[in-house]
Amino acid sequence: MPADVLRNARRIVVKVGSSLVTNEGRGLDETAIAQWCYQLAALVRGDAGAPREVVMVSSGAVAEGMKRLGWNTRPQEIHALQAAAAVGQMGLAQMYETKLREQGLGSAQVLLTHADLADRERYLNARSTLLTLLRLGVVPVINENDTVVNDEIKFGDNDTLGALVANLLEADALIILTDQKGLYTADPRRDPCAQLVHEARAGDWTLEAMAGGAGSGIGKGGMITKILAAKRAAGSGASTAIAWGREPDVLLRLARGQALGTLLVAQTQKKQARKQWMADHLQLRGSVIVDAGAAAKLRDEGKSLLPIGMTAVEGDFSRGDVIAVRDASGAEIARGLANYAAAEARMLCRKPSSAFEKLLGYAAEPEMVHRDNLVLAAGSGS
Ligand SMILES: Nc1ncnc2c1ncn2[C@@H]1O[C@H](COP(=O)(O)OP(=O)(O)O)[C@@H](O)[C@H]1O
Ligand SMILES: N[C@@H](CCC(=O)OP(=O)(O)O)C(=O)O
Repeated sequence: MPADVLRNARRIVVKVGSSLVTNEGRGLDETAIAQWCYQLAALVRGDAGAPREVVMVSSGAVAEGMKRLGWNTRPQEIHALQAAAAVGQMGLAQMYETKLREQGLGSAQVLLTHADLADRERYLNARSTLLTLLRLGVVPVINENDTVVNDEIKFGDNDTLGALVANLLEADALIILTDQKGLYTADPRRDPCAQLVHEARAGDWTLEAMAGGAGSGIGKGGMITKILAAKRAAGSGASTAIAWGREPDVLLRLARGQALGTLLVAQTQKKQARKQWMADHLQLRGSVIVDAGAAAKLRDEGKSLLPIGMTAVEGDFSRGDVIAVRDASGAEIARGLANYAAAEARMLCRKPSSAFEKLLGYAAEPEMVHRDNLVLAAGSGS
């Protein structure tokens, strides 16, 4: 069954590390990037089973920037690293844009910080934008926004970012491509007897003892960040594969269910994981009261909550906060993330989405709570 994890994955986040992207710091590896873009296009077209949605998380900005600035050694000064990232990111974006376009795919640059994803409003905005890009058939190419943060550039790694993106989009799988064949029982650069781990449970603490730091001097995280990323991705139900980025057709073969590299299998189902996440992380900030028709749509048909079915709004909440959805008697039907703040929600009660733009001065989501962000209360349906 583990092989099915990738074969059945419909939404896949692929992360590639700096050492691969920049050929160990020698400069953007055009052939390798072209190869991944070819495979991404094949995945989108459905050449490896059902069509997939793909998101690319690519490192390499600092390494490429250093090359372009003629620096041979990684500077200590944080602002110099940030400057290098800003220079290098131009090259990265340009290269992915060109190679994806050659495959007939549109691309979009998205720069994110961990703080963006911890802030509920920005979290929802990032999620809506990325989902819109996927609906448009455009491949988001994501990196850290190194200009505005410096903790990540110092310690950071894009493995964590890959996992956060997998959480954000509830991806089915995270594929981390690196310069080794997968996770070994010890760092293979140091221990020639190290054995490849083919499969394990994501979050298995014994894996952490196997991982050493980065081996290349170009990448930052090493294996430990990949193992922790797999654990984090499993929190929203995504399994992680760690594989060698230069393995021929690596993405296609993984997506066909071939055993390559290391598979770290998530133990929780996506739906269950989402419920847990909402229960653990978020406090209730308010409620909306809905009529019987809306209650039935939520309970029986698994639909989103539209403002037309809302009769009242209680409390003071912001976009991205968790609210309860209650029926006229006050019984809780569901909880979910509000797309609109309380003041706006009050204006939208009983209104069709065609009226939103006039009322608010802008047009956003037609739903008050999207069904993907909604968890039914126990005894209220599926
Ligand atoms: N147990 C392990 N198995 C495989 N690689 C390991 C292990 N422990 C440490 N490493 C090192 O991690 C490196 C990959 O991490 P890193 O250099 O950060 O790559 P990337 O840029 O792909 O994120 C490998 O080159 C290897 O030397
Ligand atoms: N965001 C930065 C640093 C990321 C980084 O070193 O990550 P990785 O190579 O994945 O361990 C960059 O693009 O250079």
